[in-house]
This record gives sequence, structure tokens and C-alpha cells, in this order.
Amino acid sequence: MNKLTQVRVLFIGAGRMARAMISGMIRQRGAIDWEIHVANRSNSVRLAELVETFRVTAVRDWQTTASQADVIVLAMPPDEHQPVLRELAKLVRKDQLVASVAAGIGVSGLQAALPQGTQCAWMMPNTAAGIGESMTLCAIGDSVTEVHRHRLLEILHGLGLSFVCTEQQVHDLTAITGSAPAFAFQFAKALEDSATQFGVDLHDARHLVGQMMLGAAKLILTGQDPLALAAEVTTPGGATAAGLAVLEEAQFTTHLQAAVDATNRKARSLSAKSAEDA
Ligand SMILES: NC(=O)C1=CN([C@@H]2O[C@H](COP(=O)(O)OP(=O)(O)OC[C@H]3O[C@@H](n4cnc5c(N)ncnc54)[C@H](OP(=O)(O)O)[C@@H]3O)[C@@H](O)[C@H]2O)C=CC1
Ligand SMILES: O=C(O)[C@@H]1CCC=N1
Repeated sequence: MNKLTQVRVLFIGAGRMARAMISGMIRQRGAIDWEIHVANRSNSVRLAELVETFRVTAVRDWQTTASQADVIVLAMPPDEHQPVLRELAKLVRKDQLVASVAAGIGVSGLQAALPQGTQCAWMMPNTAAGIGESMTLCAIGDSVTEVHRHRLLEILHGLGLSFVCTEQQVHDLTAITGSAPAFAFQFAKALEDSATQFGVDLHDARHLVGQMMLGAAKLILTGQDPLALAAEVTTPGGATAAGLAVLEEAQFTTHLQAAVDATNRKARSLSAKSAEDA
């Protein structure tokens, strides 16, 4: 059996997204044996939980161990990036890859904050990364070598499916693939609540709604137009049309598009504010 390549990854930030990514990467049985180190700001309980669950190594002071990492993943909030990048700029080497998952940050933002020629990437996963089902966006910087491109793709593969695209596309699609799972979960919760009001127990209601959404998602992934799929459900003169009319009356589509715009605007403003403060 071929020996797996060992790659050391340092996560700075040990919150929800770091946890989901670590879970996805560890579940993966790819060409790389990830040696994962994790640091955060102060939450030692969180670090202990990650060590216990995933057998990763907790790092108290990331500055002292950054030089030993092959890949450094910035998984802290956008507005914490500038202070961390300032520190990292003094330490980072050209043979390391720095990847951020922060909304709004941009691969160009990373490149601007780090020494010229630093290998940088910007990933936008979602929480389904934890079960290997994320749809992750990724913009890859110009200086990234084949070695690190391969490592990046292996990380993305562990998280689920990925779309390697431009920085602008990551900005535009952040709401759609990064945040919209939260919209979908709200949708699910509303249906679940309706089911429980009819006396269905919560466990059954969750199962019914989840399977309905999975089936709908699989139909979308056949490549059919969602409106054509909706038309298949909507028997002429039947029941579904009455429900859709209520959604239309409430301007469901308009509100969803406004939610997408608000999300992307906020992502941009968080990282812009952070860069101004730098
Ligand atoms: N949650 C999601 O679905 C997604 C999140 N993202 C991005 O992931 C990033 C993290 O989000 P999320 O995991 O939800 O947030 P969390 O609040 O769950 O986690 C943030 C983590 O960052 C740490 N942290 C904060 N400041 C610093 C610092 N200066 N140095 C080191 N560590 C620090 C925190 O440590 P401590 O607890 O000790 O303060 C905590 O571990 C964000 O940039 C977000 O845009 C991207 C896609 C999806
Ligand atoms: O809420 C946030 O800011 C992050 C970005 C995408 C999903 N969660």
C-alpha cells in the first residue's frame, strides 16, 4: 500500500466552520493524511472538544507554530482578519498556502495583506462540509503552485463538491451557497412546525420534511428547471396552486432575492470595515 503524504494544516479559528471543515477532511479517505492543528482566541473548552472528537492538536499560540504548517486556514470572523494577517505577514513563507473562509475577504484582500508572492486562496464552504456535502466556492490566487493547488483540491474534496471560480463569483454566490442553507433550514422549520401542529411527532415531522427536501434537491440536480418541476407538482385547478398563490401574494421570490442581496452586502461591508481599520 502506498504511504499517504502527510500535510500539516493549521486552523486559526476553531468555531463552527472550522469544526465542519475538520470533520469533512477527517472523514475523507484521500491521498493526503491531514495532520490538523487548531488555534482560537480564548475558548479552551471549544479546543478541548475538537481534540476529543477529532484527535487534532490544540495550539495555544498559533504564532509559535505557524512556521511548521504547510497550509494555514483562517477560519475566524472577517473583522478579525486584519490583526491576524498583520501578524501572519511577519511569519508566512512563500512555500506555505494561506486560505481564508471569511465572507467578503477576497483572495485579493489576502494577497494585499501578505508579502508579495504568498500563495493564497479563498474558500466559501457551508456547514454541510461536516458531512462531506458542502457546495464550496473557491478562488485561487495567482501564486499558488501545483503542489498547493492539489492540496487545496483535496481539502475541497473532503468538504463535498466545489466550484473553482473568480473572486467576484465568490462574492456574488456567498449568499447562495454559503448562507442559503440557513434560509433552507428556516423553510424546513416552518414546515416541521405545521406538521407538528397536525399532531405528528417532531421526529417524524423532521424526517418527512428532510426527505421531501432531499427528493426536491435530487430532482433539481437532474438539471430540470425548478419552475418546470414546480409545474409537475401543480395539478391544474388543484391544491398546490392555492398554496403557491399565497407565496406569490407575499412576494416570496422578491423577499428571497432581497435576502440574498442583504447577505452579500453585509459580507462585503464586514471585510471592507476590517480592511479600513487595518
Ligand atoms: N458558519 C458558516 O456556515 C460559515 C462561515 N464562514 C466563515 O467562517 C468564519 C468563522 O465563522 P464561524 O465558524 O461561523 O464563527 P464562530 O464564531 O463559530 O468561530 C469563530 C472562531 O474564530 C476564533 N477567533 C476569533 N478571533 C480570533 C483571533 N483574533 N485569533 C484567533 N482566533 C480567533 C474564535 O475563537 P474564540 O471562540 O476563542 O473567540 C472562534 O474559534 C467567518 O469568517 C465566516 O465568514 C464561511 C462560510 C460558512
Ligand atoms: O453568516 C456568515 O457571515 C457566514 C458567511 C456564510 C455563512 N455564514
